[in-house]
Amino acid sequence: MRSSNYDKFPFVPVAARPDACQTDWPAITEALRAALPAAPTAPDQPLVLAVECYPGTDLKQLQQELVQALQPAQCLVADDLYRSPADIDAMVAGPLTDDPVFGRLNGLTVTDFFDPSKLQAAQAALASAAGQLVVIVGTGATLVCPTPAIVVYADLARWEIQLRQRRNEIANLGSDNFTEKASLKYKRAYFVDWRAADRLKKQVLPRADFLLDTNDLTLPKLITGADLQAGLAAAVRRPFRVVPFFDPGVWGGQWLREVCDLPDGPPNYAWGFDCVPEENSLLLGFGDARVEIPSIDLVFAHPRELLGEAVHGRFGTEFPIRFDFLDTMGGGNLSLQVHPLTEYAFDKFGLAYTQDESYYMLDAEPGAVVYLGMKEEADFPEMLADLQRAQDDSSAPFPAAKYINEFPAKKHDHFLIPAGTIHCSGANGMVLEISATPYIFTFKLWDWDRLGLDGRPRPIHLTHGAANIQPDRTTTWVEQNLVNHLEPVASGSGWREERTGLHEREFIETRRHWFTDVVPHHTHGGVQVLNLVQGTEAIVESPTGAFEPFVVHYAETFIVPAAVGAYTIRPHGAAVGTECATLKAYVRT
Ligand SMILES: O=P(O)(O)OC[C@H]1O[C@](O)(CO)[C@@H](O)[C@@H]1O
Repeated sequence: MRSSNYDKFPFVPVAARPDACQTDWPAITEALRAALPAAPTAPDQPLVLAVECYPGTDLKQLQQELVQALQPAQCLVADDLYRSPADIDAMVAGPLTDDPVFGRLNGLTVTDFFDPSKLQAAQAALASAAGQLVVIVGTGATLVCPTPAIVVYADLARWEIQLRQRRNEIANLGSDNFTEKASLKYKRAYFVDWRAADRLKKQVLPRADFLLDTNDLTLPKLITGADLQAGLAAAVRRPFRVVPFFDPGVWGGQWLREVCDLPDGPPNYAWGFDCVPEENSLLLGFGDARVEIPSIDLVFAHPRELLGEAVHGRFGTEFPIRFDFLDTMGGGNLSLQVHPLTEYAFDKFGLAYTQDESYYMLDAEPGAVVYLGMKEEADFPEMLADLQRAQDDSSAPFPAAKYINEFPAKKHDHFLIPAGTIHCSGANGMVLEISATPYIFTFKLWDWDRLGLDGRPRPIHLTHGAANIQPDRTTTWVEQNLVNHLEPVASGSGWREERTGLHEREFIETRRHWFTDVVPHHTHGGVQVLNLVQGTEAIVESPTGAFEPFVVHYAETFIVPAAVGAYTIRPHGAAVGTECATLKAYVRT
């Protein structure tokens, strides 16, 4: 049994006044009252406090606290000025499509949710409150009044939103679909709500006077916009970690529970997401208080310093590298699957780049395998017919062994999975996935004749799959190109560096360093993501003292912003005298 030193709540310390963070409603509303000017700038205008809310924020609670404490002449809720749920359902139907998992990325904005006549009427009514305090809350509050006296941005982490969706506490933006299946609410948020809200956030967050964190409804937190900016500026100049989250699944295992010290409740943990900045959070530390913001805020605020010029130029404000865990230790096989080719991902889903992947084996039990590519002699049309038959006839399970290679998987093996390659991790493996960021574009081909956690079969996408599987990726090609494609690169005193991937069709380069002493690293102007894949503890340092030494533990993923430049890593604590290893990923430019 391994004892855990995995930090589940990493944070970026921010140098600020000890009382920078207000941590209850009375203190929060008092800080807002104190910040309000005595009168509006123009005498014929109201004094507006706008709370721009990320979708999923508890508006009732917010409204109640603000009204009770500030006693405004009016309190408007932006969502009341939206078009009807039926109109909005019709508006999003095109981009959402009928598919249970995939939609199409689109250009909808929060403005599109408003009913123009309701909005106009509300804005006219605002004029009648000249000289008085008006509070506006909701997604689009700053569209109702574009020039408020005070702007508060109430942000919310995507994981918290997903949990609220699962508990039927929230509906999608402008919808009343509280009880719809959680997977459908997630899909709608992914393709519509979050995209629209992020477009508005990019405009509003930089000018927000305050940031309100209501991820924990019992412990709201408020910091000033200036302190938020100080926190973001601190994060982008040093190595940091985002806050991991973990989720059970039908094939999930027990390794994450032990190594990451996760609670007993769920039967297993399948996924651990510890570097998907689109969905993870960043904790900013103000004294003892921790303010949780979506880590994508850092990408939006500092794309050039974080990503570097070339990566920002190519990917815009997206963080293109994803690290996550897939735990099947004591669990089952993932679905046999394939991801879309680049052109298919663009044409069907509007993706700018596709879901290229790789599996780095953090651990494996004897007998573990990775399914990868087709067998030399396999007949493609016959395989598709068998996949279809397996769906139609439960007495004809798909004979995977007839068509698909099974490669033994050992600790530290690296399997490369360019889109179009049929694959899945088998049972009893612990995968660190090092991949391009998209991660919901999985065409399941065969789910081993089992039901999902909700007791229903998980959606299968054979037509999409058939259009993307590359049948020429057979045994020899896969062995030569995708399995442990290792190459020594460099070495020094107490360390050596190897290239482990990814395949040339994938834009990510991965390097593994084995070390017992100090390893010199450099970002060379591009963001880097690393994981300590061997050793209990290592320390990341700046040769010039530009950032505070940063300790990482086994299996922790950390991000080194492009702006960091030179840094070193060496064994630390109990790992001194032992051989450690990091796996580093960056975008080839
Ligand atoms: O579809 P399954 O069987 O849950 O597989 C695991 C999933 O995790 C991913 O690897 C993303 O992390 C997807 O590609 C895949 O859908």
